[in-house]
Amino acid sequence: MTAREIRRVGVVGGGLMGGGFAELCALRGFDVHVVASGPASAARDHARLLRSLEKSVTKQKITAEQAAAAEAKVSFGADLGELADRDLVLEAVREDETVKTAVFQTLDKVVRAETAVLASTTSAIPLIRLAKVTERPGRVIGVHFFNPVPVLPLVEIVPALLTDDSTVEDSVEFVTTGLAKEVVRSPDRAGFVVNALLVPYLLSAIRMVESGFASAEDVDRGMTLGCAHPMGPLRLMDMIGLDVVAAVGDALYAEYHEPLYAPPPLLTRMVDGGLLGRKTGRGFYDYS
Ligand SMILES: CCCCCCCC(=O)CC(=O)SCCNC(=O)CCNC(=O)[C@H](O)C(C)(C)COP(=O)(O)OP(=O)(O)OC[C@H]1O[C@@H](n2cnc3c(N)ncnc32)[C@H](O)[C@@H]1OP(=O)(O)O
Ligand SMILES: NC(=O)C1=CN([C@@H]2O[C@H](COP(=O)(O)OP(=O)(O)OC[C@H]3O[C@@H](n4cnc5c(N)ncnc54)[C@H](O)[C@@H]3O)[C@@H](O)[C@H]2O)C=CC1
Repeated sequence: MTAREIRRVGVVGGGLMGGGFAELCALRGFDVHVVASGPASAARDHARLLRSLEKSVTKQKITAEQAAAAEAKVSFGADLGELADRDLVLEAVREDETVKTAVFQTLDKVVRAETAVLASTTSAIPLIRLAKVTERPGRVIGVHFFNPVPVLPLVEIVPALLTDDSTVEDSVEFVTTGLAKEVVRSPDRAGFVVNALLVPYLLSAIRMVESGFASAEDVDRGMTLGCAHPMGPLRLMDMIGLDVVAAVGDALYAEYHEPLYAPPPLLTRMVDGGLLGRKTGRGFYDYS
């Protein structure tokens, strides 16, 4: 069986991941519609996409014509009903199971084609729980991108227990041929392959800072200069968003009961205090 063609793509949530995905799809020539949580968010997401395309033109990564063509491919709205004609929808709202299941229930009602792929870029929520709130669990799958989406080449493909083989095939074809990314397949276990390894490392870095063992700067210098990582763990978490880091740590701890996955108190307090990293201007570092 050959993969079904995906031409019209939908995105729910135009934040860090959804926005990056929309930009990538548009640059690769797909028709993209992004649904935000409200009109004000949609306007912000649209403005961010334009800034990002402009930056790519200034850096001579793309031409002004390519940026204009990509811009013309993307539209923004605030109603999930606008995704009715999509061949694939990527859910990229915040890492909260209640919010995500509500989105999947609505997508199941509004996305017309029974053959459309309903995908989530969740980092750690079991895909089976999102699949089970729909009437078409066979078409639900995890398509987990890495941040920044336009830059990092990996996508984890995560079929749930009830995902059809054709859904896996369609998703792999879209990601590899359509978006020119590399795929790693993972079972539906919290953290998949990469985060199951990354989370203990990142949370251990917080514990080092929390206990006074080393400063954030020294931990980051150690890993960039000593291990050639592109950025240290504290700066990376500021980029990911500390709310996402805490939610993913919680999900892994709930699944495995392994203390290395448990969010340290400093992380929880920072999230309580709105110190979420780059997106709020302050995390382990100050961005104001
Ligand atoms: C408990 C933990 C739980 C975690 C759970 C949530 C997380 C997940 O589920 C999965 C994840 O995504 S984990 C995070 C994975 N990401 C990384 O590890 C990023 C590591 N850092 C980097 O790759 C570079 O520092 C980076 C590319 C960011 C920046 O590179 P540089 O420092 O060299 O800076 P630039 O020279 O400005 O950029 C290099 C090239 O990348 C382009 N770029 C950067 N940011 C971009 C963005 N946001 N969108 C589009 N393009 C972007 C930049 O333009 C440049 O390209 P060239 O000009 O062609 O070189
Ligand atoms: N931040 C990261 O580095 C990575 C995050 N992820 C996953 O991607 C997902 C999104 O994360 P981020 O982009 O970081 O979050 P974010 O907070 O940057 O973006 C979430 C967006 O969804 C919007 N939103 C919330 N509820 C909505 C609704 N009901 N309808 C429409 N839009 C809604 C918010 O307004 C926001 O713009 C999460 O599941 C996260 O685990 C996956 C890989 C990396």
